[in-house]
Amino acid sequence: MAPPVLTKATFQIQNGPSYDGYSFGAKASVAGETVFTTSLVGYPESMTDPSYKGQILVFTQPLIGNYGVPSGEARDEFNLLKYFESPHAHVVGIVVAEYAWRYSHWTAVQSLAEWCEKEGVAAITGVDTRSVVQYLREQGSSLGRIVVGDEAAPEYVDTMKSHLVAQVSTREPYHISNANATANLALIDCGVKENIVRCLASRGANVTVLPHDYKIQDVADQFDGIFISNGPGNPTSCGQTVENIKVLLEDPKFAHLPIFGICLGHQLLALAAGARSVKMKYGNRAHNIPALDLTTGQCHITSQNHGYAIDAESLPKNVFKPFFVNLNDGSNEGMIHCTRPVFSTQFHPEAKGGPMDTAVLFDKYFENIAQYQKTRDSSAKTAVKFNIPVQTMASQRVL
Ligand SMILES: NC(=O)CC[C@H](N)C(=O)O
Repeated sequence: MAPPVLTKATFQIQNGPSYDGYSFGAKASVAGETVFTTSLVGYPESMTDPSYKGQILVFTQPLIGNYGVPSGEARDEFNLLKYFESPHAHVVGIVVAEYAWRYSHWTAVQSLAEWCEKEGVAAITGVDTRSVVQYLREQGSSLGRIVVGDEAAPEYVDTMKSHLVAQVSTREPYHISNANATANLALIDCGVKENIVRCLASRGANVTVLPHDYKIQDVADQFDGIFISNGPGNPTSCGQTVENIKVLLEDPKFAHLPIFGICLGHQLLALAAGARSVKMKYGNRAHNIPALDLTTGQCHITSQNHGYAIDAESLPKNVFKPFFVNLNDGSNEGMIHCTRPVFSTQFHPEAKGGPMDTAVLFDKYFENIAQYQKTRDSSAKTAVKFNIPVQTMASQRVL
């Protein structure tokens, strides 16, 4: 274990302050939307979460790196990545107050600096991240860049204008099998986190992961439930997915089909129902955000990572009602259909790394699935055909 070779670097915010520090990752200059997370742990999970595609992530936890980085190869019994949320880092850069190069953890196989270098992630240490966050909270999300050494500064780039989901969604359908499966689910992959697939597979599902724009309405009747995943960018750039979901919500033949959406999945479901999304001032990225369940009056602590939100006022009355509300800022945290087994959350019930308070929502989804299976023609239940050419191994996932 050796300290990284430090090169001078600068972190700059467009039309805002500039901070001098030292690069400890890839010796590459990068630009992207700058966002901050107040999570205390989980930097490998956050950095490999496809929802962070193209962003520069500022950590408010002052010491980052002290438990190293686990293996990106290790897989569980479903052939899903054990420690990462996808095979590669999706942030383009990270900003930390103090990089802790001495690391220790039983899962660690490399230092954060080594991993950032391999993954091409720019990393800067020595930045007063408290002042960065004060600036972002006042000015709102801003474009930023990390300039390493004497390299030419890259242009600022507003990644939210790109169709980021198309960059992270699987190109081909693939299949995660559970030998003891009791349900077959289709997952619309907008940039899914591995732990979401694990939460579904471990509760007894075979999961067929489909590209974001796959015509789900053509195959939905082959499945016991539909799941819509998290993902990066502006939900309004996912026009085709929204159109497809609209068919699921409107066609009476899908009236009993269970649907569950998380984060971007929630936003797309809401857009398909005719609601409106808004860009938040600086978003919610943390592991300790209180969300009130409006159906029970219970408050849960939730994990979140989003820059957009659904305007609860725009939810079509008598179709969807708000399910959860954020107790910090009053923003919408989910919705539930008035007559169908359809619900979604803005927060992450799969929450890796934690908290697990709302994992019970996966059980609720599986209750809906069991109910649906009872009402379905039993031949349809047992003779699921998967008329879709699917790869059988999760290792097909390359993004
Ligand atoms: N984690 C997510 O799915 C994020 C959703 C969306 N990209 C947002 O920023 O709001």
